[in-house]
Amino acid sequence: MDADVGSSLDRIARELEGALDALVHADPSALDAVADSIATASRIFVFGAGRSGLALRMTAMRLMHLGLQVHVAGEVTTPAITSGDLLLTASGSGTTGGIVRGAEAAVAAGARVVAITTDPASPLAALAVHSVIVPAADKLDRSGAASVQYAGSLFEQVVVVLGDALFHTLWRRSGASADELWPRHANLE
Ligand SMILES: O=C([C@H](O)CO)[C@H](O)[C@H](O)COP(=O)(O)O
Repeated sequence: MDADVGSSLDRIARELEGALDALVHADPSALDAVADSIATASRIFVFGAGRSGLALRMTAMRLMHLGLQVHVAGEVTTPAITSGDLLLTASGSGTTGGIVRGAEAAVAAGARVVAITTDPASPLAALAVHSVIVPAADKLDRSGAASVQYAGSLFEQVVVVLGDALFHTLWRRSGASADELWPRHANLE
């Protein structure tokens, strides 16, 4: 099954479409609340481990293109989070130690936390003002019920696309043209 790349691509595309469709129809206002939280935060910090963190780094770049102040937790230039800031986290399991501790530290500092996770009952979701619950497998789910892909792949794909949807919404709201955003793109690459 799925032993050729075309079949695998088809499978992944169908899983992703199903997960995004479910996400949109589950609670659209919750997604807009996340966009509003990003728009109104003093600064946005993103924090995720492994592939979840890589997915959030893509979103961080786009939010920077919008002109927002964005930091990636763990980078040497990342300052302290404080009141008025937003910590945008992604953790399929919602239990990854460093991310949960980071969210606890953010809350203690007076910042707000958004959690993208598969588990509404997770410790990460409990710390968040807004949780986006992704209908996907977490990395230890071997049942194949939510996804046949390896580990948390479907979750991580959704994080990338959701990040692009948040960016797209905020960009359209801003009224800025692509040409106005483009000068912020890295010129040291
Ligand atoms: O890198 C990861 C792994 O390859 C799962 O597919 C995870 O993103 C990483 O281990 C963090 O896990 P979660 O916090 O549960 O997303």
